[in-house]
Amino acid sequence: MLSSNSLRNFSQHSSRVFIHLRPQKKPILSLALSTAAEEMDSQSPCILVLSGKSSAEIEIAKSLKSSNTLKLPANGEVRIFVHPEIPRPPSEDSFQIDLFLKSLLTNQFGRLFIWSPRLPSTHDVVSHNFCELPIGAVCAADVQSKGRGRSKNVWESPIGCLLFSFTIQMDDGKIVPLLQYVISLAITEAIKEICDQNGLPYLDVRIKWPNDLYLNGLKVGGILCTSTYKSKKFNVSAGIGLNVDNEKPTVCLNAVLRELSIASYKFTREDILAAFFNKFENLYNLFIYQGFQALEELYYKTWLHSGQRVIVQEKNEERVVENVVSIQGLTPSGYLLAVGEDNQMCELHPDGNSFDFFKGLVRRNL
Ligand SMILES: O=C(O)CCCC[C@@H]1SC[C@@H]2NC(=O)N[C@@H]21
Repeated sequence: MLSSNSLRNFSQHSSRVFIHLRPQKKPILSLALSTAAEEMDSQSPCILVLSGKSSAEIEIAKSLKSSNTLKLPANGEVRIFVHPEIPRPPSEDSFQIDLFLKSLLTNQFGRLFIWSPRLPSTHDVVSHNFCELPIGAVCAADVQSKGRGRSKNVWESPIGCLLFSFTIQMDDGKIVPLLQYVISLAITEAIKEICDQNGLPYLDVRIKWPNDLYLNGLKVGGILCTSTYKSKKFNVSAGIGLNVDNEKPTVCLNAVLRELSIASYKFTREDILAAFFNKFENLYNLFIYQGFQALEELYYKTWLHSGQRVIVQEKNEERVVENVVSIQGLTPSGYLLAVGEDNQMCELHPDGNSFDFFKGLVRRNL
């Protein structure tokens, strides 16, 4: 599924048959960015502040600074600092690196940390510098001016959103497409854990297959995974956008929490990012050593689709035939497993034409 040396979005597939679901509300974050912002970015250098959990990662940060190897696409100008050096006083909205590093308890993921007050895309930093960075390195930004969504959509990335990308390396290409499900689950589990630890009511953040996060029927986040194949390894850049604290235009975690609880607690990006990596490292190890089956039960509890009935329209020359199928789970390759009214099992693939994956699915009988 992944071609050699080409950067591919996990979720692009070809088209034939259509499925209609009830209409989905519009995703909140994928809106056009202003060209003024892009122009501003092309003139000012991009600031990257490097830091590390332990002295080993701090040494890597220093050597990345002295070798000046980190690059942006189109040779955008970069200025590198090593934390706690700072280019200018941080604003009160700035990501607090020390809070994040203090709560991070991992052995590998998140330990080399790159923060920027504003950059085009964290995904670009990670994917363009993949081979220079240790596995598990993360880049987070307060604001992105050219955030990337899946299928070449732009991803609006204002202040208040958690915006980050990190590196993963995998040997087995067959399971690479399942990685985005492990990441989705690590986000929802991290939010649950923070609720638990702070005596808060649960926020019902759910996974909309394949890689959206929904809260109260609205998109609150999304996951983008791209990969290249090099020296027999799959180099995966995983990017996550999650609306933590920006009420515009629709939904964010803190607004929903305020409706549910009188407590003054607010989710912070630093806590969520650390909790994410703490969860992800455990789930990822289970996934690698025991397979996705070890996570399936939890995944099906968290996604929106068990038993969901969808209408498949198959175009047979002149006629359009409609069939209802009911979603049962995932197939081993990560597509939707469904059963028809005739008890025929089938696999549903997105057709790659529609922003809403459920609006175009190809059916393949099993
Ligand atoms: O289209 C989607 O639903 C996935 C969007 C992923 C957006 C995140 S924000 C952080 C990272 N950097 C990017 O440019 N994109 C991802």
